Amino acid sequence: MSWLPHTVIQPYQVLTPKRAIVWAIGGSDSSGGAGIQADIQAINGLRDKDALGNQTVAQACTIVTTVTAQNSESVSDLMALPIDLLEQQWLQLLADMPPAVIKISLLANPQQVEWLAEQLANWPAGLPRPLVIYDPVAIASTGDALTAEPILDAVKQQLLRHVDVLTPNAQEVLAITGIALLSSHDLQRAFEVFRQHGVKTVLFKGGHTGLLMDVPISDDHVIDAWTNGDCWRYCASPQLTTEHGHGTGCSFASALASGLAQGYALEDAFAIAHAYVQQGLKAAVGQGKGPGPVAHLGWPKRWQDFPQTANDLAELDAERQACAPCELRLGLYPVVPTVEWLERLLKCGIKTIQLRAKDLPEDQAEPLVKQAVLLGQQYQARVFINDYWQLALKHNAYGVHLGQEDVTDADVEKIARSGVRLGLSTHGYFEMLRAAALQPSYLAIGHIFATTTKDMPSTPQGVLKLSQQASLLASRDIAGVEKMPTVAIGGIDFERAQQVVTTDIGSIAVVRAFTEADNVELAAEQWLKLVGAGDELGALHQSMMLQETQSQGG
Ligand SMILES: Cc1ncc(COP(=O)(O)OP(=O)(O)O)c(N)n1
Ligand SMILES: Cc1ncsc1CCOP(=O)(O)O
Ligand SMILES: [Mg+2]
Repeated sequence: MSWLPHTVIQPYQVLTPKRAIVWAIGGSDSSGGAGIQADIQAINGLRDKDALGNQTVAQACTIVTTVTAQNSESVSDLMALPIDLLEQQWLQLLADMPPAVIKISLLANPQQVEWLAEQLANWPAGLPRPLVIYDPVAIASTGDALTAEPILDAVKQQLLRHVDVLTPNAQEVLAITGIALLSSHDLQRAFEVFRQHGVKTVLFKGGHTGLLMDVPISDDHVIDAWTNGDCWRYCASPQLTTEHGHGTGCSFASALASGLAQGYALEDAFAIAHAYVQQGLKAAVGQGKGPGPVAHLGWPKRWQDFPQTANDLAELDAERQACAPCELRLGLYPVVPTVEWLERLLKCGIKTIQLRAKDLPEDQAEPLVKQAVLLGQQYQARVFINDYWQLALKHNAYGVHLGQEDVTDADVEKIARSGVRLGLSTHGYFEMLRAAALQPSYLAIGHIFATTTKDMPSTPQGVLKLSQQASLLASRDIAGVEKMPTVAIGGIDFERAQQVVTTDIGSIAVVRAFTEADNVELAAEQWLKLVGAGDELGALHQSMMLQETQSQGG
């Protein structure tokens, strides 16, 4: 039986656990650029620390299957290690350092494949089952065969059923399924074949894919694609022209393993691993006569190294108009259920606020939206309307806030054309990158801590992940795009807010901090002192609001 029997692995799931140990099972590359040597560098190197000292880090352990003699030009020899030595490595680690993730790469003969399949099938009942990633290394980038004997039959019949995430490139897809990846339809067909062998999810690496004929941007972009059979996730980046890419596949799968072991949701670990390889390829240099290795530069932090992410290939090509901008720092941002709350807090000097009156029929929502817009004009404040985007446009609200699911139904182009600002919710790296492509006015990052205000399908992100994403968004101007205002939301009380303000975040949104406050006016004063009211509203916007208020006799 494989990990998570009978369940579909969801892209937003955090799949792993308490300890961030990754076992890398594969071959030694004497040239140091690929194999176990690359695995260790990527797994251990993908680490980060925030201003408060919160750390994200993983530990690589290794089970060496094969020793290869290679340099940057060729593989001259290899030796498969005997099964009892593999077994000793396995038992030593199992006794002391059980893994969160097992990342498998080079297996040199059918005996090794069978042995490994048996270990996975008989995983000790008392230990949490690790997530299994298999990078089906078949052919070295130098073109020389890496296996001592053909292993494909054993892989198909015995190993694939234990695999949670398979990471093949196009050559490996062809070798295992017989399908050449020429269009997105072929990705789907190949997945079906893998699924028949028992693989749970597949992450197709686009590096060697070349053209998907029905996807125009695949002309000059690398597109990696993941699926669980129910849905797809894509990461796309401009194709790089470098001759140095030895170890790219190993490093990608190992960075993915490292991210998963550190508690990043699958789709987030996917985007981070993609960025890790992009930054490494940009810095790769040759040391020998042939192609040099991908560089290992630690946690990716530059906007330009991160992919455009999408849930649908059509999203990757879309031309988009940017939404109207709002100030970079939105400051304290209460999210309130009624117009009465809105007015009470505006009187306290709050300048960014949201009306979140959930699930009302349109005829009940409309008068509330109207009043909220008027109050915003009266108090010269940024009033966002949650959910009712059509009403927000009809009554010319300052802004509207939408969730991930809402974006599918809402007409984002129309919102952009209207000049009404748009805030979008996100719950991790992948969603944040996808939402940023829509060019909203701000991005909300949540939920940061556990909250009772709303049932959340995702896991609290914590301060470190918030800090990483806020800093990444703040790095956008270096990449030639405008900085994006950011908002942190979810479970933030006054004490936790002290941690949140140490990040690059421009605003803190809160519900219970006010709706459950003993003394609302005092709370507003203290919060405003800590977070501020945000940047001054743009002069043009202020005068427009004033004119409207005067013409309405306000
Ligand atoms: C500032 C801010 N961030 C996130 C949310 C959540 O919005 P959404 O995901 O649409 O969920 P609901 O609020 O509609 O339940 C928000 N409202 N404001
Ligand atoms: C609406 C919403 N979206 C993400 S978390 C959240 C609720 C935040 O409420 P609180 O500040 O009371 O935890
Ligand atoms: Mg909503």
